[in-house]
Amino acid sequence: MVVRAAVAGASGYAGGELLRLLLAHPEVEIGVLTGHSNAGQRLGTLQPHLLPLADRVLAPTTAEALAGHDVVFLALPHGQSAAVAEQLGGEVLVVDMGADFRLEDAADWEKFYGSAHAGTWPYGLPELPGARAALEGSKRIAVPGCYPTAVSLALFPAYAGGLAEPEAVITAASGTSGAGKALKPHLLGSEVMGSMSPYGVGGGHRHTPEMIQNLSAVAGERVTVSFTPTLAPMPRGILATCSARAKPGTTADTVRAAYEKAYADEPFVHLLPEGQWPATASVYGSNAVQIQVAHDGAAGRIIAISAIDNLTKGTAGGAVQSMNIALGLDQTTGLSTIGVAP
Ligand SMILES: NC(=O)C1=CN([C@@H]2O[C@H](COP(=O)(O)OP(=O)(O)OC[C@H]3O[C@@H](n4cnc5c(N)ncnc54)[C@H](OP(=O)(O)O)[C@@H]3O)[C@@H](O)[C@H]2O)C=CC1
Ligand SMILES: CC(=O)N[C@@H](CCC(=O)OP(=O)(O)O)C(=O)O
Repeated sequence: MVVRAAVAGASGYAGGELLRLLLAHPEVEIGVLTGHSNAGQRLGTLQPHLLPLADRVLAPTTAEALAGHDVVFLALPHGQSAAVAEQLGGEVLVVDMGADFRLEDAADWEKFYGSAHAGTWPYGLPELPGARAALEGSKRIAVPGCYPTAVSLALFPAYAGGLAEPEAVITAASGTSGAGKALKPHLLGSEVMGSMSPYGVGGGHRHTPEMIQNLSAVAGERVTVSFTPTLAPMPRGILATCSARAKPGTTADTVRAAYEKAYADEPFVHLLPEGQWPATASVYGSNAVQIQVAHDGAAGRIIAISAIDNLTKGTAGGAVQSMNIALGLDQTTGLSTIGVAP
């Protein structure tokens, strides 16, 4: 199979990571690459690590430029995907790495993103119950946000196993690439290096409704989520520490069994041996997810911790995995679970 893929937003962090993965994908031929303010530039000046594509010149992001491909990836800021996607034909597989089509509830979208809701596409987190079947053969995919990926994978087995009360408390630390490439004063090296700081505290982060959507669907009841993100002085990685009150009768053994059942056949999710804890360094540049879970009997809580690379499993790797499923390829094609150390 030769899959011709175009990438809109090739100058950004998510687009760059996607191209790194697509270069190693045996079935993909890389077609048109587009940018916005950088249209007309050589990719080599913007993504110098992508040597084989250095002489490619970015086209402007228009439906005309993106036409004629089997797959179009949209790695654009929130709210920019819908207008492009609606001009692409129904026969083209469109994979949106932005947020435009992730949420089912239009009111949630309007509250957190402040614009009209564009719609809902099959959700690109294949490990969630029911998600893989919806992706098979689909021509539209909404790639999850990076925090919801880490949090949903850490917690859904506790809800699938009926072990957790419908209230989750989450803190997650993210590397700075999660905020994209555009210049932001709070992301200057001198502000970030040697410091950790929270943001979006008190229910204000736009990924909160996405986490609620995912966990509530598994739990079969509305799960409340108190989410506190923090910025960590590292380029990549998310470490999510998630906890929920345990239902009566829950034990360390029932918790372990629920997680072993959920992840027995998932090639990207490593439920670590007991006593070993997830670390962002272990999944750097890989599509792997590390998970560990504990039952804190004294506090009556389940604690689940996950580590992902926000740019790989948290966006570009998740996009390729879901594309593979949609096209009928093995989900692991072109993706690695091998990290970079030290
Ligand atoms: N970074 C991450 O960890 C994750 C990112 N994502 C999502 O991926 C998408 C891209 O994010 P990221 O790569 O981090 O962001 P960047 O800021 O690094 O890149 C944004 C890209 O979009 C282009 N762009 C900017 N403004 C417009 C516009 N008005 N119309 C069309 N294109 C535009 C830019 O082009 P140019 O540079 O030429 O102006 C650039 O290619 C976002 O929706 C983000 O939510 C999802 C999960 C994780
Ligand atoms: C560190 C940092 O700023 N992270 C980003 C999350 C990026 C991401 O995955 O989200 P979207 O795809 O929804 O943009 C943030 O908190 O806004």
